[in-house]
Amino acid sequence: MSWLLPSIPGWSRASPSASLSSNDPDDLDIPPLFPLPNSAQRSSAPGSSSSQHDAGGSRPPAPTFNLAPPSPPKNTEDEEPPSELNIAVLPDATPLGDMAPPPSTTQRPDFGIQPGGIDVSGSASNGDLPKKKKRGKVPLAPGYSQLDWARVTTSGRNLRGTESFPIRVTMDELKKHNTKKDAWSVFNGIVYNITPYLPYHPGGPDELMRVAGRDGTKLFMLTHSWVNIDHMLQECMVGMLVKG
Ligand code: HEM
Repeated sequence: MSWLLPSIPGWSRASPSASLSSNDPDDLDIPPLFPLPNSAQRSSAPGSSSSQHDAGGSRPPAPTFNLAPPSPPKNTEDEEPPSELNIAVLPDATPLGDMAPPPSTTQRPDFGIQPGGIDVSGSASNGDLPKKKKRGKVPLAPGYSQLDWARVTTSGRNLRGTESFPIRVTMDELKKHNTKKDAWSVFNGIVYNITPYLPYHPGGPDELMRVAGRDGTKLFMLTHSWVNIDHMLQECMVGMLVKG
């Protein structure tokens, strides 16, 4: 690190407490000036002048921490009457004088995008949101709640319907299991016997039967990706889908 030292003006090992108020040009721990010496804030602050900051490369005076300059005294005679547009009128001399006023926020702009990111431009001229698709929950028969299903899965019953486990299932084999009494489906490459779960499915057995004998991953993910299928159908697992 010693090779760095010559490039740092005012290097010394002064104590931190001394540095807080020190004007010692050799003090390392002086915090950076805020505002920076060449900032607009500093140059516009009252009493600022380049003569205060020695241009010869020596350290400027310690900051005073008087960040906000006092407001200039109000001269009510020179004041412009309030604008009828109810927007701030900037004096010509300010750097923002040519900028257009911001759009009014009293009326909501109609960009066609509604909360939730649904694009209704062209579809709903009256600003109404499109009707949300009705949830497809079906009333289940008594004794077929999710709690009842949890009981079934922990009862020790063979819910797989196969003698060995796990087995390798080809697509041709999978296709054969497409009836309510014998329904297999694939989710994320794993084959499940979905027959035992049919009467417990909150979306109804018919919805579930749509994936019988085929890969149901896409439909499942589109319907309720948050459902933990691995856990729910753990005991119904038959095996893996294989090519062939
Ligand atoms: C075997 C795999 C599946 C399991 C374990 C399963 C499980 C569930 C569960 C736990 C719910 C209740 C979700 C909730 O209330 O948030 C549900 C609802 C539903 N499921 Fe499934 N499901 C499966 C496959 C499918 C498939 C393939 C479809 C086909 C479209 C489907 C359609 C539905 C529908 C329409 C609902 C009602 C959605 C709602 O309440 O908004 N499910 N399913």
